Amino acid sequence: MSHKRAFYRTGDAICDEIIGLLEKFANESIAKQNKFRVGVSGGSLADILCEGMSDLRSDFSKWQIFFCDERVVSVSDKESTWGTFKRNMLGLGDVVPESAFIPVNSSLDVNEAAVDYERKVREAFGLSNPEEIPSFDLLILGIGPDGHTASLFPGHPLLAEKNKLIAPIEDSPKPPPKRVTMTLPLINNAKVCLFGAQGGGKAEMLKRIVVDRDTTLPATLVDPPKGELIFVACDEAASLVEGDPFRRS
Ligand SMILES: O=C1O[C@H](COP(=O)(O)O)[C@@H](O)[C@H](O)[C@H]1O
Repeated sequence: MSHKRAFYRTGDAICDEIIGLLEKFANESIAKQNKFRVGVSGGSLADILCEGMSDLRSDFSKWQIFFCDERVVSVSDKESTWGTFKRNMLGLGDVVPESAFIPVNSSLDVNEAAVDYERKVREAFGLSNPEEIPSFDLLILGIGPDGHTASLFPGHPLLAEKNKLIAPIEDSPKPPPKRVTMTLPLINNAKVCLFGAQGGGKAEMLKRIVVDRDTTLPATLVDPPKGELIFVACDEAASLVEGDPFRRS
């Protein structure tokens, strides 16, 4: 279990809280180490980030934005997470420069795309020792209807991956089937893992993750031993969670 865990309930929407925390962690990292390395997710979280990031105040020249997972499809495909950010955020007042993003090269075969992305991650952290695992300042993660997070799915052999930081997956149960994803060793070495849950559709899974601690669910396996674990949930998503599930009695 991670030492620092927090659960925030936010009323109707999670966007303001997620953006507030993103701004806080970014500006703290920049003050401390003059850079901020964050991983973002697709699906509902990508839409929330695109909506809120223009309100965020930070020195984006110090940001490096990676992808916790990506669907290996053309950038113009609506399933592409990088494509979603490009279409919905870049150009809107040029708040975040395109150069801040480090996208997966989806023109490569899925196996090559994973190797290439792992190289980019290692390069960004200046790690020459292949044994060393980078420590992201923040990973923003979603919760799928089956408890998946990034592209780590229940019962999938990738949950046992120990060596790769970024892995290919060719049989994702949720389409599209070909994806690349951060693995648990990389995710769990982050300084902060922040889950966002918006809407009643997340209620049952959120309870199984934060109350039952159901370890068949990939999202429950995210618990950085040296980092912080934070859940931000709207009232509907948190409707099956009583009080603060992390309060020490
Ligand atoms: O396929 C994916 O699903 C999860 C959850 O998405 P959501 O729309 O149900 O919030 C997402 O976090 C992941 O990045 C994505 O590739």
